[in-house]
Amino acid sequence: MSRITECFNNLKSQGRKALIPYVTAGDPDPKVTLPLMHALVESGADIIELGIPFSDPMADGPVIQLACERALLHGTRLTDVLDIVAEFRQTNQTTPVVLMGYLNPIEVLGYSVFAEKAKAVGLDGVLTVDLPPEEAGEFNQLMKAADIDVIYLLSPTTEVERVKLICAAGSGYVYYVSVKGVTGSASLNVEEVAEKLQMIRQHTDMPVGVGFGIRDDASARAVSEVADGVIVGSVLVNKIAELAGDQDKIPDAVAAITASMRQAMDK
Ligand SMILES: O=P(O)(O)OC[C@@H](O)[C@@H](O)c1c[nH]c2ccccc12
Repeated sequence: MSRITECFNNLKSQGRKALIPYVTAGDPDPKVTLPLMHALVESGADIIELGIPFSDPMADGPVIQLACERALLHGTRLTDVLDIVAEFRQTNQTTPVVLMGYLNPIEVLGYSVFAEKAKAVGLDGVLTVDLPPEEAGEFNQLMKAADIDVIYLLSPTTEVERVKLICAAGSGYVYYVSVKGVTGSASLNVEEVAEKLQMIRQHTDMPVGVGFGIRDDASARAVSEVADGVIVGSVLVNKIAELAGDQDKIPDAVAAITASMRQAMDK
């Protein structure tokens, strides 16, 4: 069983939901990412989504665009991100790590080299925003052979037929994008999300994570009541930006936000 599936199963047996923070690897400096990942786990994160910095992140709003720019300024590349995962695994063998990003850097490295390295460092999942399942045959096969889950996005506009296709192609969990638009969007409507999740659950037994627009304890809690996982990105990345000139403070300050969300979700 994959580390991701095991994580969701464990949570389910405790009646709890997954808290899944997103941070961009290498933001604002590669040295910060590892301590930040550990601090997130200590604060109650169940899975870590680690962004691969990319020059043209078209699904991202300004907050994560700037995070990519900061990370790229230090030359953080996909192989560096994989090295960070390897380092994380030296002391943490239980928390799943999902790489999150765009296909280009993976294509440049080569699918099979990526699959091999990803397995070697102990990566658990990968989500590529711009690889639709229709075109993911070879990629999926290589990831499957490497025991790495391929996570797909569903959005408010995804039609039932595509929901079926996407759920059949993915593994680990599916990521429901709560609002139309880019990351860091305005607040989400939990009732609409709940309705959509009901439809999605008719087509899959996989856990469903919800992201986009979760920005405080109240929204984290509300989403945790209807979803299996709560994905939080821009509010954390915003805090990283604020403290870019005082990097030692980043892990604790970001973990304080997730700790508070965790408490709200577990109440
Ligand atoms: O930033 P938000 O609104 O909290 O949403 C999470 C999101 O940032 C994270 O999952 C993510 C970062 N980059 C992405 C690109 C596409 C989809 C999702 C993402």
